[in-house]
Amino acid sequence: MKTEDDGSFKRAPSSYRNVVEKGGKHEPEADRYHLYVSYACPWATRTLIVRKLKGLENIISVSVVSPRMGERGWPFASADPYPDADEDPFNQSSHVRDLYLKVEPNYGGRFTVPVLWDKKLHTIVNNESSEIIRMFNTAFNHLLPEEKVKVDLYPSELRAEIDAVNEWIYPNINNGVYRSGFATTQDAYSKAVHEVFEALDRVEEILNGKEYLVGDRLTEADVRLWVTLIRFDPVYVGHFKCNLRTIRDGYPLTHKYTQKLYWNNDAFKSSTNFDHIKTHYYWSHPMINPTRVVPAGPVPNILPL
Ligand SMILES: N[C@@H](CCC(=O)N[C@@H](CS)C(=O)NCC(=O)O)C(=O)O
Repeated sequence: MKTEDDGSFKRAPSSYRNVVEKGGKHEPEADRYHLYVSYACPWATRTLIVRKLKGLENIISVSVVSPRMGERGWPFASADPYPDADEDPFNQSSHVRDLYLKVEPNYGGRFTVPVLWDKKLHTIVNNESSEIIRMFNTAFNHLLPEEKVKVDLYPSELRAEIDAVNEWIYPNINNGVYRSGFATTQDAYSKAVHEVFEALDRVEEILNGKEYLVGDRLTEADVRLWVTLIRFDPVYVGHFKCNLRTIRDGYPLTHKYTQKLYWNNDAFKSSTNFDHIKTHYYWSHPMINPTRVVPAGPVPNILPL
């Protein structure tokens, strides 16, 4: 993890930006694509949630990496056995980096998850979660039952509003917590942490009298926000120093929204593994937590409704 000269953290853009589409290089077909994810990673969790919401479990297979991201990056279970972590069934990689280097031996970017892998062409289609979830939303519809085709997380009439919400939630909340946690100067931290909480205040206002962020239905804007909210009290409050308030004590409406999606919608609950989440963050950033000790609380990780 590198920071800028002023101590602030900037996330590098993703490298693979191809699409699954009819008539394209990557045709939408059953059992052709594989998703490499970490349960710890909020960006990867977006793709897991949308895969479930769209009923793509039998169409797109998944492997989960081990949560302890060390010097060689994300390991598979073959390199670092861990409960609920998998080996790589298609490439027998020991680490996620091996996938990238298999495709491009001189690859110079970051070895990130999620990775959408094409099993037929043996290559990476895309490693940008915001684009992967858009593909999952529509590209495989011809293979799905009517009730799953109808699940539309980016409906045309709400697109402008969804884009507008994503535009400030991404820098100030999703990536804002990282900007707070990875800052290496007081100024960079102060700026980032206040931006996180101002944006959370704004979310709390939006949820006043409303069930979802945009319109009156679940959209990708909710998926994108929620992956950060569910990690907030267990990890970001402590590890990333986002401790002006907790969600459970400081944001009653946002808290209820987080709980309801977790407890009432299995796509959210089954994509969440608090052990992987907590172990990953507290173990993988020794510059922030050199002892790698994982704290016990909060208990519980998410309160019952
Ligand atoms: N823009 C990417 C970001 C993915 C990302 O940063 N993933 C992190 C884990 S949360 C990662 O794999 N980091 C490994 C590294 O930077 O070496 C996306 O949204 O898909």
